Amino acid sequence: MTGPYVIRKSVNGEGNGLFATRDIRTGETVVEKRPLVVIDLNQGRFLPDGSLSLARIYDEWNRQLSDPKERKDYLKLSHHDNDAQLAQNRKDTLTSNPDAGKVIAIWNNNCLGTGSHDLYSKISCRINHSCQKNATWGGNGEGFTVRAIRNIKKDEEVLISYISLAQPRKMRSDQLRQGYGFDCDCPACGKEFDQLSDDRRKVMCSLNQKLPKVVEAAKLEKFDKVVRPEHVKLCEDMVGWLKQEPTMIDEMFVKQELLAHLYRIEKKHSTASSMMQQAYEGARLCRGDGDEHTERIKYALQGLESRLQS
Ligand SMILES: C[S@@+](CC[C@H](N)C(=O)[O-])C[C@H]1O[C@@H](n2cnc3c(N)ncnc32)[C@H](O)[C@@H]1O
Repeated sequence: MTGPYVIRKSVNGEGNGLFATRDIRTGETVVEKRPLVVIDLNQGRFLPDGSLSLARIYDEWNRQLSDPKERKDYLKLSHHDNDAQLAQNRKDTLTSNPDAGKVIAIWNNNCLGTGSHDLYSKISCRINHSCQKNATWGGNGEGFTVRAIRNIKKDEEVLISYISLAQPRKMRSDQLRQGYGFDCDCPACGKEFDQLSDDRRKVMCSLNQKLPKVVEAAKLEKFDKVVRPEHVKLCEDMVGWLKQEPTMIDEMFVKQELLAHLYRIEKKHSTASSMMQQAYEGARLCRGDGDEHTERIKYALQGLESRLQS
Protein backbone atom coordinates (compact mmCIF):
# COMPACT_ATOMS: atom_id res chain seq x y z
CA MET A 1 0.00 0.00 0.00
CA THR A 2 2.63 2.55 -1.02
CA GLY A 3 1.83 5.54 -3.18
CA PRO A 4 3.38 8.33 -5.22
CA TYR A 5 4.87 10.14 -2.24
CA VAL A 6 8.00 10.51 -0.17
CA ILE A 7 8.44 12.01 3.30
CA ARG A 8 11.08 14.72 3.57
CA LYS A 9 11.74 18.11 5.05
CA SER A 10 8.77 20.40 4.51
CA VAL A 11 8.91 23.71 2.70
CA ASN A 12 5.51 24.82 3.97
CA GLY A 13 5.49 23.70 7.56
CA GLU A 14 7.95 22.90 10.28
CA GLY A 15 9.55 19.46 10.27
CA ASN A 16 8.67 16.87 7.64
CA GLY A 17 5.98 16.74 5.00
CA LEU A 18 4.68 14.53 2.21
CA PHE A 19 5.89 15.22 -1.35
CA ALA A 20 4.65 13.92 -4.71
CA THR A 21 7.19 11.67 -6.48
CA ARG A 22 5.38 12.14 -9.82
CA ASP A 23 2.58 14.26 -11.28
CA ILE A 24 -0.70 13.33 -9.60
CA ARG A 25 -4.05 14.00 -11.26
CA THR A 26 -7.20 15.42 -9.62
CA GLY A 27 -9.13 12.60 -7.95
CA GLU A 28 -6.15 10.25 -7.70
CA THR A 29 -5.46 8.48 -4.44
CA VAL A 30 -2.13 9.64 -3.03
CA VAL A 31 -2.11 7.52 0.14
CA GLU A 32 -4.11 4.41 0.99
CA LYS A 33 -3.44 2.91 4.38
CA ARG A 34 -4.65 0.91 7.29
CA PRO A 35 -4.15 2.97 10.44
CA LEU A 36 -2.06 1.74 13.35
CA VAL A 37 -4.52 3.04 15.93
CA VAL A 38 -8.26 3.54 15.46
CA ILE A 39 -10.66 5.05 17.96
CA ASP A 40 -14.31 4.33 17.25
CA LEU A 41 -16.07 7.46 18.41
CA ASN A 42 -19.44 5.69 18.49
CA GLN A 43 -18.22 3.53 21.32
CA GLY A 44 -16.39 6.31 23.07
CA ARG A 45 -16.78 7.54 26.57
CA PHE A 46 -17.62 11.15 26.16
CA LEU A 47 -17.35 13.85 28.75
CA PRO A 48 -20.30 16.14 29.52
CA ASP A 49 -18.82 18.79 27.18
CA GLY A 50 -18.96 16.29 24.30
CA SER A 51 -15.19 15.77 24.05
CA LEU A 52 -13.71 12.29 23.97
CA SER A 53 -12.37 11.11 27.29
CA LEU A 54 -8.60 11.47 27.46
CA ALA A 55 -8.41 8.16 29.29
CA ARG A 56 -10.08 6.49 26.34
CA ILE A 57 -7.51 7.94 23.91
CA TYR A 58 -4.66 6.82 26.11
CA ASP A 59 -6.11 3.33 26.71
CA GLU A 60 -6.69 2.71 22.99
CA TRP A 61 -3.22 3.96 22.09
CA ASN A 62 -1.68 1.80 24.78
CA ARG A 63 -3.59 -1.31 23.68
CA GLN A 64 -3.27 -0.94 19.91
CA LEU A 65 0.26 0.42 19.56
CA SER A 66 2.10 -2.36 21.32
CA ASP A 67 5.25 -2.51 19.17
CA PRO A 68 8.04 -0.74 21.14
CA LYS A 69 9.61 0.74 17.97
CA GLU A 70 6.22 2.12 16.81
CA ARG A 71 5.65 3.61 20.27
CA LYS A 72 9.08 5.22 20.26
CA ASP A 73 8.46 6.73 16.80
CA TYR A 74 5.05 7.99 17.92
CA LEU A 75 6.51 9.72 20.97
CA LYS A 76 8.90 11.67 18.72
CA LEU A 77 6.03 13.31 16.78
CA SER A 78 5.17 16.99 17.00
CA HIS A 79 2.82 18.23 19.69
CA HIS A 80 1.72 21.32 21.45
CA ASP A 81 3.39 21.55 24.88
CA ASN A 82 0.36 23.35 26.31
CA ASP A 83 -1.80 20.37 25.33
CA ALA A 84 0.55 17.95 27.07
CA GLN A 85 0.42 19.97 30.27
CA LEU A 86 -3.34 20.34 30.08
CA ALA A 87 -3.85 16.65 29.43
CA GLN A 88 -1.53 15.70 32.27
CA ASN A 89 -3.48 17.91 34.63
CA ARG A 90 -6.88 16.60 33.58
CA LYS A 91 -8.25 14.17 36.14
CA ASP A 92 -9.99 12.03 33.56
CA THR A 93 -6.73 10.62 32.21
CA LEU A 94 -7.13 8.03 35.00
CA THR A 95 -3.58 6.95 34.54
CA SER A 96 -0.36 7.56 36.34
CA ASN A 97 1.75 6.98 33.23
CA PRO A 98 4.06 10.01 32.92
CA ASP A 99 3.77 9.85 29.12
CA ALA A 100 -0.06 10.02 29.09
CA GLY A 101 -0.20 13.79 28.63
CA LYS A 102 2.31 13.63 25.80
CA VAL A 103 0.52 10.71 24.11
CA ILE A 104 -2.72 12.67 24.10
CA ALA A 105 -1.11 15.92 22.95
CA ILE A 106 0.53 14.07 20.05
CA TRP A 107 -2.79 12.44 19.25
CA ASN A 108 -4.51 15.83 19.08
CA ASN A 109 -1.86 17.12 16.69
CA ASN A 110 -1.54 14.10 14.46
CA CYS A 111 -4.73 12.04 14.18
CA LEU A 112 -7.12 12.19 11.22
CA GLY A 113 -10.85 12.19 11.90
CA THR A 114 -13.31 10.56 9.51
CA GLY A 115 -16.38 11.59 11.47
CA SER A 116 -17.01 8.39 13.39
CA HIS A 117 -13.37 7.34 13.83
CA ASP A 118 -10.09 9.00 14.74
CA LEU A 119 -7.07 7.38 13.08
CA TYR A 120 -3.31 7.41 13.51
CA SER A 121 -0.95 6.27 10.79
CA LYS A 122 2.76 6.91 10.26
CA ILE A 123 2.10 8.58 6.90
CA SER A 124 -0.95 10.74 7.58
CA CYS A 125 0.75 12.26 10.62
CA ARG A 126 3.35 13.75 8.27
CA ILE A 127 0.92 15.77 6.18
CA ASN A 128 1.14 19.50 6.74
CA HIS A 129 -1.58 22.10 6.64
CA SER A 130 -2.38 24.74 4.03
CA CYS A 131 -5.42 26.99 3.69
CA GLN A 132 -4.89 26.38 -0.04
CA LYS A 133 -4.85 22.62 0.31
CA ASN A 134 -4.41 20.33 -2.67
CA ALA A 135 -5.63 17.15 -0.96
CA THR A 136 -8.39 15.84 1.32
CA TRP A 137 -8.89 12.58 3.18
CA GLY A 138 -11.65 10.13 3.93
CA GLY A 139 -12.16 6.66 5.30
CA ASN A 140 -13.81 4.51 7.90
CA GLY A 141 -12.73 2.34 10.81
CA GLU A 142 -10.79 0.03 8.48
CA GLY A 143 -8.64 2.44 6.53
CA PHE A 144 -8.29 5.84 4.95
CA THR A 145 -7.23 7.50 1.71
CA VAL A 146 -5.67 10.88 0.98
CA ARG A 147 -6.83 12.20 -2.39
CA ALA A 148 -5.73 14.97 -4.75
CA ILE A 149 -8.42 17.60 -5.26
CA ARG A 150 -6.38 19.31 -7.97
CA ASN A 151 -3.42 18.31 -10.12
CA ILE A 152 -0.30 18.08 -7.97
CA LYS A 153 3.07 18.39 -9.67
CA LYS A 154 6.04 16.11 -9.07
CA ASP A 155 8.01 17.42 -6.03
CA GLU A 156 5.09 19.55 -4.84
CA GLU A 157 4.11 19.12 -1.19
CA VAL A 158 0.82 17.33 -0.52
CA LEU A 159 -1.18 19.55 1.84
CA ILE A 160 -4.51 19.13 3.62
CA SER A 161 -6.45 21.55 5.77
CA TYR A 162 -6.69 20.87 9.51
CA ILE A 163 -9.62 23.25 9.94
CA SER A 164 -12.71 24.55 8.17
CA LEU A 165 -11.73 27.04 5.48
CA ALA A 166 -15.16 28.67 5.59
CA GLN A 167 -13.81 31.31 7.94
CA PRO A 168 -11.72 34.45 7.41
CA ARG A 169 -7.93 34.60 7.82
CA LYS A 170 -7.96 35.96 11.37
CA MET A 171 -10.21 33.17 12.65
CA ARG A 172 -8.21 30.50 10.81
CA SER A 173 -4.95 31.75 12.19
CA ASP A 174 -6.31 31.91 15.77
CA GLN A 175 -7.61 28.35 15.47
CA LEU A 176 -4.33 27.02 14.08
CA ARG A 177 -2.24 28.77 16.71
CA GLN A 178 -4.42 27.61 19.58
CA GLY A 179 -5.06 24.10 18.30
CA TYR A 180 -1.76 23.24 16.64
CA GLY A 181 0.70 25.84 17.85
CA PHE A 182 1.82 27.33 14.52
CA ASP A 183 1.31 30.48 12.47
CA CYS A 184 0.06 29.68 9.00
CA ASP A 185 2.20 31.18 6.28
CA CYS A 186 0.44 29.57 3.31
CA PRO A 187 -0.18 31.62 0.13
CA ALA A 188 -3.81 32.30 1.14
CA CYS A 189 -2.69 33.76 4.47
CA GLY A 190 0.35 35.59 3.07
CA LYS A 191 1.47 36.50 -0.42
CA GLU A 192 -1.74 35.53 -2.24
CA PHE A 193 -4.11 36.89 0.37
CA ASP A 194 -7.33 37.86 -1.41
CA GLN A 195 -9.58 40.38 0.35
CA LEU A 196 -12.62 39.43 -1.74
CA SER A 197 -12.22 35.78 -0.87
CA ASP A 198 -11.77 36.71 2.80
CA ASP A 199 -15.01 38.70 2.67
CA ARG A 200 -16.79 35.71 1.13
CA ARG A 201 -15.52 33.51 3.96
CA LYS A 202 -16.85 36.00 6.52
CA VAL A 203 -20.29 35.61 4.97
CA MET A 204 -19.96 31.79 4.90
CA CYS A 205 -18.94 31.80 8.53
CA SER A 206 -22.02 33.73 9.59
CA LEU A 207 -24.26 31.51 7.42
CA ASN A 208 -22.65 28.44 8.98
CA GLN A 209 -23.48 29.69 12.46
CA LYS A 210 -27.14 29.78 11.50
CA LEU A 211 -27.11 26.34 9.88
CA PRO A 212 -26.46 23.66 12.54
CA LYS A 213 -30.05 23.31 13.71
CA VAL A 214 -31.13 22.84 10.12
CA VAL A 215 -28.51 20.15 9.63
CA GLU A 216 -29.91 18.12 12.49
CA ALA A 217 -33.45 18.70 11.35
CA ALA A 218 -32.70 17.53 7.82
CA LYS A 219 -30.83 14.41 8.86
CA LEU A 220 -33.50 13.17 11.22
CA GLU A 221 -36.69 12.79 9.28
CA LYS A 222 -38.87 13.13 12.38
CA PHE A 223 -37.80 16.77 12.59
CA ASP A 224 -38.84 17.52 9.02
CA LYS A 225 -41.50 19.94 10.26
CA VAL A 226 -38.97 22.40 11.67
CA VAL A 227 -37.45 23.02 8.24
CA ARG A 228 -38.71 26.27 6.82
CA PRO A 229 -38.20 28.07 3.49
CA GLU A 230 -35.66 30.45 5.05
CA HIS A 231 -33.48 27.47 5.96
CA VAL A 232 -33.50 26.37 2.34
CA LYS A 233 -32.55 29.89 1.25
CA LEU A 234 -29.71 29.95 3.80
CA CYS A 235 -28.36 26.69 2.50
CA GLU A 236 -28.74 27.72 -1.16
CA ASP A 237 -26.80 30.90 -0.39
CA MET A 238 -24.06 28.86 1.26
CA VAL A 239 -23.73 26.55 -1.75
CA GLY A 240 -23.62 29.63 -3.98
CA TRP A 241 -20.74 31.17 -1.99
CA LEU A 242 -18.87 27.87 -1.83
CA LYS A 243 -18.99 27.58 -5.64
CA GLN A 244 -16.67 30.58 -5.80
CA GLU A 245 -13.99 28.85 -3.72
CA PRO A 246 -12.59 25.82 -5.57
CA THR A 247 -10.35 24.71 -2.68
CA MET A 248 -13.43 24.18 -0.57
CA ILE A 249 -15.01 21.40 -2.60
CA ASP A 250 -15.13 19.15 0.46
CA GLU A 251 -17.17 21.70 2.42
CA MET A 252 -19.30 22.10 -0.72
CA PHE A 253 -20.47 18.50 -0.96
CA VAL A 254 -21.47 18.51 2.71
CA LYS A 255 -23.72 21.50 2.11
CA GLN A 256 -25.05 20.03 -1.15
CA GLU A 257 -26.05 16.91 0.77
CA LEU A 258 -27.86 19.05 3.31
CA LEU A 259 -29.58 21.10 0.62
CA ALA A 260 -30.70 17.90 -1.14
CA HIS A 261 -32.32 16.77 2.13
CA LEU A 262 -34.05 20.11 2.47
CA TYR A 263 -35.42 19.81 -1.10
CA ARG A 264 -36.57 16.28 -0.25
CA ILE A 265 -38.44 17.60 2.77
CA GLU A 266 -40.05 20.20 0.50
CA LYS A 267 -41.04 17.28 -1.79
CA LYS A 268 -38.98 18.65 -4.69
CA HIS A 269 -37.79 15.16 -5.46
CA SER A 270 -36.21 15.78 -8.84
CA THR A 271 -34.20 18.82 -7.62
CA ALA A 272 -33.27 16.90 -4.49
CA SER A 273 -32.03 13.99 -6.54
CA SER A 274 -29.83 16.08 -8.83
CA MET A 275 -28.41 18.00 -5.83
CA MET A 276 -27.68 14.69 -4.07
CA GLN A 277 -26.00 13.43 -7.25
CA GLN A 278 -23.65 16.46 -7.17
CA ALA A 279 -22.96 15.81 -3.48
CA TYR A 280 -22.17 12.19 -4.27
CA GLU A 281 -19.69 13.12 -7.00
CA GLY A 282 -18.01 15.60 -4.64
CA ALA A 283 -17.83 13.05 -1.84
CA ARG A 284 -16.32 10.40 -4.12
CA LEU A 285 -13.70 12.87 -5.31
CA CYS A 286 -12.79 14.18 -1.86
CA ARG A 287 -13.28 11.13 0.35
CA GLY A 288 -13.40 8.16 -2.00
CA ASP A 289 -15.65 5.10 -2.24
CA GLY A 290 -16.10 3.23 1.01
CA ASP A 291 -15.83 6.39 3.05
CA GLU A 292 -18.64 6.56 5.58
CA HIS A 293 -19.84 9.95 4.36
CA THR A 294 -19.77 8.89 0.68
CA GLU A 295 -21.70 5.74 1.55
CA ARG A 296 -24.35 7.70 3.43
CA ILE A 297 -24.86 10.02 0.44
CA LYS A 298 -24.97 7.06 -1.95
CA TYR A 299 -27.70 5.48 0.15
CA ALA A 300 -29.70 8.74 0.29
CA LEU A 301 -29.32 9.14 -3.50
CA GLN A 302 -30.64 5.63 -4.10
CA GLY A 303 -33.65 6.43 -1.91
CA LEU A 304 -34.39 9.63 -3.85
CA GLU A 305 -34.02 7.89 -7.20
CA SER A 306 -36.34 5.07 -6.28
CA ARG A 307 -38.91 7.57 -5.03
CA LEU A 308 -38.68 9.35 -8.43
CA GLN A 309 -39.24 6.09 -10.29
CA SER A 310 -42.25 5.00 -8.23
C1 LIG B 1 0.34 16.36 11.62
S1 LIG B 1 1.86 17.14 11.93
C2 LIG B 1 2.48 17.36 10.31
C3 LIG B 1 3.88 16.79 10.12
C4 LIG B 1 4.96 17.50 10.86
N1 LIG B 1 5.46 18.61 10.08
C5 LIG B 1 6.10 16.53 11.17
O1 LIG B 1 7.25 16.82 10.87
O2 LIG B 1 5.85 15.49 11.75
C6 LIG B 1 1.28 18.70 12.46
C7 LIG B 1 2.35 19.66 12.86
O3 LIG B 1 3.15 20.05 11.75
C8 LIG B 1 3.45 21.45 11.81
N2 LIG B 1 2.77 22.12 10.68
C9 LIG B 1 1.80 21.61 9.89
N3 LIG B 1 1.45 22.48 8.94
C10 LIG B 1 2.19 23.58 9.14
C11 LIG B 1 2.27 24.84 8.49
N4 LIG B 1 1.52 25.14 7.44
N5 LIG B 1 3.16 25.75 8.97
C12 LIG B 1 3.94 25.47 10.06
N6 LIG B 1 3.91 24.28 10.70
C13 LIG B 1 3.04 23.36 10.27
C14 LIG B 1 2.91 21.94 13.12
O4 LIG B 1 3.93 21.83 14.07
C15 LIG B 1 1.80 20.95 13.41
O5 LIG B 1 1.49 20.88 14.76
